[in-house]
Amino acid sequence: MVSMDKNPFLRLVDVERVFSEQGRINPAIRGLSLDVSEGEFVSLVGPSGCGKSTLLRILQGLIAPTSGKVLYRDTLQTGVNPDMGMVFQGFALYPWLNVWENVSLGLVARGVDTRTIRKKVAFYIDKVGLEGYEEAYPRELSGGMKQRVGLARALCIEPAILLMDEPFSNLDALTTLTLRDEVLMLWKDPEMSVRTIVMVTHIIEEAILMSDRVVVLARRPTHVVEEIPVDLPRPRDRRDPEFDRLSDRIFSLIS
Ligand SMILES: Nc1ncnc2c1ncn2[C@@H]1O[C@H](COP(=O)(O)OP(=O)(O)OP(=O)(O)O)[C@@H](O)[C@H]1O
Repeated sequence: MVSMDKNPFLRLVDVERVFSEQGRINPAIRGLSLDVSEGEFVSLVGPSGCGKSTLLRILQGLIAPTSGKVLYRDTLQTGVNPDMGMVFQGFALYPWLNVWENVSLGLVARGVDTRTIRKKVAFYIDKVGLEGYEEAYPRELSGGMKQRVGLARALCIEPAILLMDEPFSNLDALTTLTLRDEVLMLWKDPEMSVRTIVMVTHIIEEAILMSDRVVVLARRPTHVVEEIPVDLPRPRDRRDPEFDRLSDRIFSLIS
């Protein structure tokens, strides 16, 4: 079932995206419609290679849909949405820049003045617990610290929406647990601009632990198979019987 709000915050309408590969036309996404409300944490799960990352790129405006449309605050999105920050699976840090410089990148690109950059970079480095590491280079950091840099860089531009593409899948189990909690804390932190999060994950447990709604995507060409609200109280308990019920349901839809 696909729910449609009257005044959606973020809306995809009948989105199709086709790629041409070795002279062949291959649809990656077809007939995908989805609403995201302001303040929501939505997870996208689906089979490997179904088009989850492509969907995030379409949401951000990095690539255009072949047909269909993306609406943000009731306005047709035609280019990159400046209200969105992205966190990547592989961190996407520049190895020749230190932590401070990596975090400041988005602000520099937007032509923000040096004083404001200094203030904001210090604030967000502090928020993600990287104070003292400003001069360190990515090669000197653990995976968890690299992803903290990725988070600070995304938050620094003060977006309304945070997009995360498998943000924890390159991290060890303990770091993943810590960072998941920290992302949830940042989401609820009144000092943060981000109110809405859309996360791609292939870990069903992660989707249920973190989100308000899990959107299950079909195999390529992908579309929404089902939207599953997660009404469990927070912080979520993996041992809650409802957790297993949701997990089984999502698993059966994907496999
Ligand atoms: N720039 C491109 N050119 C051609 N094909 C592409 C391009 N980007 C993505 N595709 C194809 O579109 C499909 C969806 O890719 P995408 O990376 O969005 O899937 P995914 O669900 O994020 O994958 P994974 O689960 O492996 O992370 C794949 O078959 C991929 O080969």
